[in-house]
Amino acid sequence: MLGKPNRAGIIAALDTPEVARAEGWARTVAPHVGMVKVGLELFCAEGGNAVRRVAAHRPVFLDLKFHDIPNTVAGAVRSVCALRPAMLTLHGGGGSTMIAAARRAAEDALGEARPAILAVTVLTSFSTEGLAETGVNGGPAQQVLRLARLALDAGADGLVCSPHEVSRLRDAFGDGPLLVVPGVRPVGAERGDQARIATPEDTVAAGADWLVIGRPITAAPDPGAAAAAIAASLAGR
Ligand SMILES: O=C(O)c1cc(=O)[nH]c(=O)n1[C@@H]1O[C@H](COP(=O)(O)O)[C@@H](O)[C@H]1O
Repeated sequence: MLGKPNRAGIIAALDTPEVARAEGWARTVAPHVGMVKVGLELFCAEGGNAVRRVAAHRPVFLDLKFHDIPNTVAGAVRSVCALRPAMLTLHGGGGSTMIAAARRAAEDALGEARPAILAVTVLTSFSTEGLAETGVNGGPAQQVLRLARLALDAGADGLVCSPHEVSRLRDAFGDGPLLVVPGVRPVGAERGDQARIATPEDTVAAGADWLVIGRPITAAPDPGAAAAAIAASLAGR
């Protein structure tokens, strides 16, 4: 399994249905990022082919956010292990039995070469009000901590959370868990549909291992230059 990075790194989210475009982005940003992310948009359009193509440039974070009964998620994990992703996601809300089944499936498939299993806590697009609409009261921070404990106890290697919860998770769980953090916006970048955001510098200062950054890179006129500028802003941190 991929270890923790020595310094916080960038993961470029390749959100497009076109594999040629995704591969072009991967090639351009590769000198400035540690990983590339294949998510639902690209995987639903291109499947494993997309993973194989972009993996030629950087290790792949396969973000399909599994959330189903334990047997089905275990089967999905076995299937995607054939693609050798460095990390994969499932929803913490799927519960401890599901998470433990995913971890076992990854170990059975690849042993020590297995992907890191990351539990998504509360999506970064949720505000307190949006979360309450789903029946979860008390705000994102409380729910993130609850799901984090459940997921780590069940065998997850790390968590996906917003920049707002990073320092609280470090206080609660120490340096061990991988913290992978989307909702990152350089000063002046469009927020888009993200609710809980912070700058790359503040997110790293809070204790993130990986920053997941999509549109601030891929919607820029020059994605390579945008990735380079973010990487430069983090140099020495
Ligand atoms: O699991 C994720 O990566 C994820 C979790 C989450 O809570 N919020 C979130 O934005 N993401 C992903 O992170 C990326 C963020 O993209 P941008 O908002 O364009 O920077 C997208 O690919 C999302 O699917």
